[in-house]
Amino acid sequence: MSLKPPPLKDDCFALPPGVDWTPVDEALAMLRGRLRPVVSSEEVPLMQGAGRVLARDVMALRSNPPQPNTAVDGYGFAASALPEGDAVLPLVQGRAAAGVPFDGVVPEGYAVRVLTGAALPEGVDTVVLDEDCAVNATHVAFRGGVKPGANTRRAGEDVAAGEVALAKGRVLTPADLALASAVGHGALPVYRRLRVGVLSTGDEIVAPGGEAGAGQIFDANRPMLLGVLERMGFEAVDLGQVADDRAALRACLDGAGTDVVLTSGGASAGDEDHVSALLREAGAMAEWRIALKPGRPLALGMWDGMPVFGLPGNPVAALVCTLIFARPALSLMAGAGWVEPQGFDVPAAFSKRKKPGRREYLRARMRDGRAEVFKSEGSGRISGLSWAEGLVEIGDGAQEIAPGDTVRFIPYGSFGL
Ligand SMILES: Nc1nc2c(c(=O)[nH]1)N[C@H]1C(S)=C(S)[C@@H](COP(=O)(O)OP(=O)(O)OC[C@H]3O[C@@H](n4cnc5c(N)ncnc54)[C@H](O)[C@@H]3O)O[C@H]1N2
Ligand code: MOO
Repeated sequence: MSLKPPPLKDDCFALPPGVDWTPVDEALAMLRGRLRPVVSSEEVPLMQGAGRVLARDVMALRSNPPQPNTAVDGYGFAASALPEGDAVLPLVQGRAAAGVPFDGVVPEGYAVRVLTGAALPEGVDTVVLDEDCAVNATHVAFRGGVKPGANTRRAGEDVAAGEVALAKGRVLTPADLALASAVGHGALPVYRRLRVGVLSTGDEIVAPGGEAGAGQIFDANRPMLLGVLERMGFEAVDLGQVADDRAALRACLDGAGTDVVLTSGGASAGDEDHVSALLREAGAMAEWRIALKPGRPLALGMWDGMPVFGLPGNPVAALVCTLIFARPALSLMAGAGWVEPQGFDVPAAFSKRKKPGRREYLRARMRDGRAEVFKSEGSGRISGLSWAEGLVEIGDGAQEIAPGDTVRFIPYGSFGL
């Protein structure tokens, strides 16, 4: 028998005969269509709401501002009683300060001392700035031309009572907490945080800081993925590591107690790729070969109703798959809906020629208004992930990029990092 070798391609992205690669957008659409929110809701004190997902629309219980008030320190009066040209108005006794309103009515033709944030006293609809005034014990004088309503804020001009201030599904930012408090809330309805387990697989993996023998490597993926999930607002659960052993892997998934698990390593179809083999056994939702670099093998399965993302072991591929696939999926499961990262079209500071048929993500950062990319595309070069401040996305078609050409830069921040 003669064993005939196939032609040498030395390109692990070359399409094996008869194998269809799933384009990134198609894989994303499938994922989006198959997952559902899985979290119940609860109420948290507003002060602890940052990063949580709103479980209901939040209505304004009160307007912001709640009453008409002055935006500056100065003097208030009724614009209708101003003379033509320069004004010299008699002052009433007393003043209006934030939280300490003026007690009384300001008669037409009079002015009253007002401080920033004070409710406008009855009879006042316009304020002139301190800096524009000359004042003595009894009068205030200022030039003509002050516009009616100047330097005042209308009640509800920001948000009116009864309006939706924050919509269900929103991931609460610090600014959202300011708004929710301003419109009268002290507690907020949020979803329970999605519990996401992180598991590293492989005989060669040693826990950070452990004893590594020859041929062993320290676990880079687990600390990275746990950190990524925390930053994204999920409850990250450290499931540790398991060797390339199907029974151990099975036991770990059985005992995970999480809503979803991210594993890394063993995702492709090699002799020791137990994650994909086990998920296949369990009736994998899909075992994908994605037209993506880096991050081609992605095993997706349901383990007793719990989605498992079998990420590739190479750390760069593991992170790219997490940002591109796991993040929108987890966001949907967490009640925040499907999310797409905001990218920016910027000039390239690099050259690159790319083959058609796959999407590529390059480790990148912005310098002097241009996107520069890491010196190597090696999928195990962790230092490049650390060097980078985002990714450059290069579309599925063939491309020849020269310095100055427009490319799409997605900062890590756009992925919630
Ligand atoms: N003959 C082929 N070999 C490979 C192909 C291919 O098409 N043909 N694809 C390559 C690509 S692309 C990737 S990505 C990897 C995917 O492999 P697995 O997901 O099965 O992962 P492993 O083989 O277990 O590990 C790959 C690599 O990553 C290291 N690793 C794993 N876990 C960690 C961790 N927690 N921290 C740091 N590094 C980790 C592992 O030691 C390997 O070096 O397959 C290629 N091979
Ligand atoms: O794409 Mo592998 O997924 O290069 O590291």
